[in-house]
Amino acid sequence: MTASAWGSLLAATRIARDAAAGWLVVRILLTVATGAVPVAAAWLMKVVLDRLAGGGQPLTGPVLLLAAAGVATVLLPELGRYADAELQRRVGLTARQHLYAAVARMAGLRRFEDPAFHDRLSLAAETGPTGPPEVLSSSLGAAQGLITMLAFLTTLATINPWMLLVVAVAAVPTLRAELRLSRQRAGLLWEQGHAARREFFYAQLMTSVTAAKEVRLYGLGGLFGTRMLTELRSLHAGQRRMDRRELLVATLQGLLGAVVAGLGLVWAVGAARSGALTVGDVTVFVAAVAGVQGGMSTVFVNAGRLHEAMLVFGHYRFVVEAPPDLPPRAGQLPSAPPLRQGVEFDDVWFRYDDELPWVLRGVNLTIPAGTSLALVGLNGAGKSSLVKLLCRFYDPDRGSIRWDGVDLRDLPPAELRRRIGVVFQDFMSYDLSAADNIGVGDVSALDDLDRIGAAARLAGVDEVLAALPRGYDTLLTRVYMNAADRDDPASGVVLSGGQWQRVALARALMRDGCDLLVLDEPSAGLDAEAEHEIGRRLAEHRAGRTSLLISHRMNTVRDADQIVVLADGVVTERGTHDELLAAGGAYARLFGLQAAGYQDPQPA
Ligand SMILES: Nc1ncnc2c1ncn2[C@@H]1O[C@H](COP(=O)(O)OP(=O)(O)OP(=O)(O)O)[C@@H](O)[C@H]1O
Repeated sequence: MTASAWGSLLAATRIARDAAAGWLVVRILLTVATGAVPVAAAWLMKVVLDRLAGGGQPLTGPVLLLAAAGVATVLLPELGRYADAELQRRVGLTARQHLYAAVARMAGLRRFEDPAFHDRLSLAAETGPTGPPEVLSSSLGAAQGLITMLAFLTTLATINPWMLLVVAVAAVPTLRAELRLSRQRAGLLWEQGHAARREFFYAQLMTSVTAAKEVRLYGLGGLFGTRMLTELRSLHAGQRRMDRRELLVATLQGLLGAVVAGLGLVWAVGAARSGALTVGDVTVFVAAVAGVQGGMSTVFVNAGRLHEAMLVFGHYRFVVEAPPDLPPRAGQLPSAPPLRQGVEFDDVWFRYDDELPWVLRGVNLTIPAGTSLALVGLNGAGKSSLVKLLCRFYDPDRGSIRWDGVDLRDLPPAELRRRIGVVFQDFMSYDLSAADNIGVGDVSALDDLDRIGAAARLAGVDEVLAALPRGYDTLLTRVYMNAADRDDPASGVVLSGGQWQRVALARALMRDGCDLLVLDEPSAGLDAEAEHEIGRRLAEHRAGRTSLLISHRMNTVRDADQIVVLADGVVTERGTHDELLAAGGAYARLFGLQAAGYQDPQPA
């Protein structure tokens, strides 16, 4: 085994020790017993047969022991299976816990957006938690086979050392073939990872509610179906090749085993005839040859399983053992102070990857505490990226962002985020109740229906939610409906896009006391009336508070204390609505375009 394989085995054992030390010990004891009992049974059988043939010696003891060995042979594997299943469940639970704790510890977004890391993360999430228990289970399975094999080999050595040599020589090609097979199996698993995920992706697309509209409108079912089947066929072709190799190896292995066993039997019968072996010796010899072969095959099967489990576990370890993505700097403050002066972007440069173009190229911007700032700019100007930097999902490549003069890198991300309420442009619609969908904005107030109601009122969605069949307890999804409540309309509802937008706004407003409210396109899905009404309420709410508003709807930004235009990665204009109109720059042009769009064309 390589160093990394030992590392995986040690890591899996550590998880098992923490998760279920008692069951681990039970499983190890059962492994040893299950491996040793067939050998004990063979020797007892020899004793019984020899005493029967010889006569005179007491038989009761060996017969009773033989019967006990028979019972143990039946019971031990069953107990082993039970212990294994329990160990797998417990270790799997702890492994899952460690995996998701590690995912939650990733404070930034870079890892999630790095394709190589994300690939590993998806694999770890899909199959990773089964890695540690599987590593243990297959190692113990292999150990059990090894114990049986070694014990029978010793037996063979005592009866006929030459036979030991024959069995050992016959095992060499099998061992080599099995090792090769196991490497090929592991390689196939890795090679097919991408194809398997693409196949899963197409299959999901064709059954997803979200994609159903476009799939039908554009008639994509056939295209995606064909692509899915192509992926599946290529997966099958690889598996078929592997199965054929395995069949060939198993057949050759079986034939070789039969030849060795046959030769052994011929020799043993001859030796018994000549009086060199007793009848008992022949029995134990035949059992030993079969036992060595059986043990060897158990070792090989489990070694193959172990190889696959190690591969899966490798992805798991890669994620769980990854260093922090936003490591704390020396002298980091324990918490983020309340915002008294403001937030300052100082020559901030940022790009998503070294290979990608710069998104921000030296942004200088101040959001003074207690004021509202609106950020406008064309699509792709970098407005949402700026918000993500403000939440410290990424660190700037150059320059700094300061919270009351403290660099964000000197604040714990979770503490900083506690002080910020955000409606993201691509907000989440959770398959949860209406109350939960709003309450998750402040988990400590998840059960505070008064605060949830107040946030919903401010976001203009209270009436809609209160009128739902089960009010705020109504599920905002129909995905959980089962056969029993399929006819009950109260069990789940589907909201409109604009209603969801208001729910997301209410979620951010749950952080009523937060120091900074960020609204990224909060009115994108709202009708004109709602936009006006909610805009007015939000303006009142934001008065005297620190807020950042991003919007393409110029009428919603005009009342901000300061408006900033972002273009080509830098701030190109700043001022009040009137100042920017008077300046006649990009803002004035955008405002003019939108205003003109609402007016009838002048008759010629
Ligand atoms: N996760 C990402 N990875 C790589 N590039 C990204 C990512 N997110 C955004 N970009 C790129 O960064 C640039 C700025 O995007 P951003 O979303 O910040 O613009 P925006 O001003 O908010 O645009 P819009 O008005 O369309 O919402 C775009 O060119 C976009 O393609």
